[in-house]
Amino acid sequence: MVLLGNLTASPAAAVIRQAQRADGPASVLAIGTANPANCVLQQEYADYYFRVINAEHDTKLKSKLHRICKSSAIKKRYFYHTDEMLRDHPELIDRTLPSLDTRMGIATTAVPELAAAAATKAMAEWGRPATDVTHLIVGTYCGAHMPGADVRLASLLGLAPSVRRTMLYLNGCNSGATALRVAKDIAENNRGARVLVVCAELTLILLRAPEDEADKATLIMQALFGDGAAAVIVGADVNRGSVECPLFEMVAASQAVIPESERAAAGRLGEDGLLFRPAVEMTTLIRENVEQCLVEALAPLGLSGGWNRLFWAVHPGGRAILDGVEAVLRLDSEKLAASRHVLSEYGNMSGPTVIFVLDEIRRRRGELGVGRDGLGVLLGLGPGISVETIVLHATGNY
Ligand SMILES: CC(C)(COP(=O)(O)OP(=O)(O)OC[C@H]1O[C@@H](n2cnc3c(N)ncnc32)[C@H](O)[C@@H]1OP(=O)(O)O)[C@@H](O)C(=O)NCCC(=O)NCCSC(=O)CC(=O)O
Repeated sequence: MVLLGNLTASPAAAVIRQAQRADGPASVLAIGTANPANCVLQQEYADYYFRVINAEHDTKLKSKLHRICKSSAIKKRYFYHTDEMLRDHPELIDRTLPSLDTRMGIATTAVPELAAAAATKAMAEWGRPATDVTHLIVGTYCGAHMPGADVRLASLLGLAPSVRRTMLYLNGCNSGATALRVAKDIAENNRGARVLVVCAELTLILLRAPEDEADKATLIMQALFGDGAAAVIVGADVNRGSVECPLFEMVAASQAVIPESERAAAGRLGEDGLLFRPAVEMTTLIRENVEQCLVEALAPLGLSGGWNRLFWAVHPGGRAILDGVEAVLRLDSEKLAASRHVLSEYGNMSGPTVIFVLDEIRRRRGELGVGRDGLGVLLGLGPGISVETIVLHATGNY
């Protein structure tokens, strides 16, 4: 018997526990992304939106939305909802009518299908059979079903019935980073684990008309958010000669909440769908606190300061958020090029967005400021205000 303080552990138990752990760090082994087919150009969005909400006469609000769209640094966004769907379901637009059932009904199949499209691409790149996935983590703000989107997704992908599932509902825009942090812990604590992480979001759950003339928060949401899904395979201890190829080693992961910021990004699911309102102060709170959060996460690793030595995959919550992070960390302009590119091409897709950014970084490694030591930070931001920090090492295997 081995005495550990007042605990007693048998050597046999210690050996069994040790044998369950991976030797190496978790790594990102493959990435896949997907978007629905319906694409709306940002310069046409104000016309599109006021047409589908039957408010073309409201020229004052329409020109305000047009101005916000123009300064959003977004070129286009993708949506699952179509004109026909909105015509068939006036309750999706008229905020006096209950619409949760309609939104949830559509999400029941649409979310797992979009998730499956991204996951199929990640699994094709990974190169191993679907039944080798041991764990599944699914994140979405679009719905709250039992059983969850994870069960339907596992069936669409042909995962084994023994796959160990974790569902993350309503985590908001940090859900991509949160899911990756949980996947890292699973992969490092379960030898041989291969974790499929999938985040899928549809703005159908939060589409609505403005409440009144003063409702700028609704306009901001409608101007920024888009639909998309992203998937990652995470695993440790890749065998020599295996088809698997580590893209990024996951060096460390942490989460912090900005003090007294609870109301800055608040949402709730109600009869009228998901009402989410990022406050005007959200941008300022992030700008004033993000460096301290990063110092606390990175200093114990000997990595704080000198932010330009690192590459950056920052959640592009909005143009002003990226501007604030860039300014406060004094980042060279190319450091947030991947985040700005994803914002421009897809808008803010919530949880999946930061995974799209990671995908962009591995595609354009040379241009995007991945330094010689290959270290970087994936920064997730969401309600809380939560700051998720994952330190990555780009392996160069692309
Ligand atoms: C939307 C913008 C591109 C617009 O930029 P502009 O330069 O045009 O102008 P601006 O910032 O002055 O905003 C235009 C008008 O909208 C108002 N306004 C801005 N943000 C607002 C908000 N959150 N709620 C209510 N009103 C808001 C301004 O006061 C102004 O009003 P007036 O015209 O009357 O003066 C930028 O503000 C931006 O990127 N903001 C950050 C968006 C954000 O919070 N993203 C986080 C989403 S949540 C997320 O990613 C994570 C999560 O929490 O899950």
